[in-house]
Amino acid sequence: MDRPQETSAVRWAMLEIESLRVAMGGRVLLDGIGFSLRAGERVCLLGASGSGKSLTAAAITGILPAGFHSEGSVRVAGHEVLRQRAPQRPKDARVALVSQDTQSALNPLVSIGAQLVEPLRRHGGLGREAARDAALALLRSVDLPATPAFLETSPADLSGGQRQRVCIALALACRTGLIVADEPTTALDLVTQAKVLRLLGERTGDQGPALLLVTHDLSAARMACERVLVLAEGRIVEDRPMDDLFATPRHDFTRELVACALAEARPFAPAELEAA
Ligand SMILES: Nc1ncnc2c1ncn2[C@@H]1O[C@H](COP(=O)(O)OP(=O)(O)OP(=O)(O)O)[C@@H](O)[C@H]1O
Repeated sequence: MDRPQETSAVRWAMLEIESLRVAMGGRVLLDGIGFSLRAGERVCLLGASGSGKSLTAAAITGILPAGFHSEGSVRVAGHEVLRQRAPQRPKDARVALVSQDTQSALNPLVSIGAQLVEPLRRHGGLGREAARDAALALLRSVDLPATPAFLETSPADLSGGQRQRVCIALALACRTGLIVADEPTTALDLVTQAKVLRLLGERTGDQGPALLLVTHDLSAARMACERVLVLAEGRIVEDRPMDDLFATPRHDFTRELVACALAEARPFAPAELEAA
């Protein structure tokens, strides 16, 4: 998407959240959430199970389930979207979602090619042949075979890691300025996780869409993001550059996470990554 001209001092905000509060049946689940993402920034939303990560992601992507009461402000590319469902949002305020459940995200009855071509035609305005060429280019960009035979493949014939790469390609095909990835690698083995996270980091950022990576795994976050928001009991308790967070974690939860991440740290050998 086109970005307004940026000055060197101030970069345009892709996502701005202020005083976000979400409640269900009188129970406040998110309170006073506020943060913003610059165009092309890669940020991780980190928190323990039940801290409110998925609800925050749902408020941003426009899929909060019925029955939740929301207040505050969520602006995407300058548009207020908090109470707008995903399909009703203005074109440049759409947010692509990559989720953990690739089986549900992809239709098993429709070939990979047809699923990629559809958003390229709808959101990119491409004709049939141009969309097919763009689909092949997207497959190449996520390290999948860019061949006519692969376009005809069914999602059921792919591994979990390959399906997640297709889902990343689909998110890129929607040409949004922001991708929210909610625990995108939880279902994958450790080596495939590392490859998919690096890919997600490489395909977003300065030359692509901004990324909000939702995870409970600090080691995973470090592979794709340069800034971390820590969520605890429905509130943001830290908002720091990744390296600062590792050097001086402030919140108790963050200190525990950093200790675990450093204890587990084991660089993947290139041969392991190639083999996955
Ligand atoms: N449909 C729902 N009805 C009632 N409460 C809900 C619902 N969905 C989430 N909650 C509550 O909201 C809080 C935050 O849930 P959320 O799913 O955002 O947490 P999370 O950080 O994503 O956790 P996890 O990592 O386990 O997915 C939790 O206390 C949860 O029980």
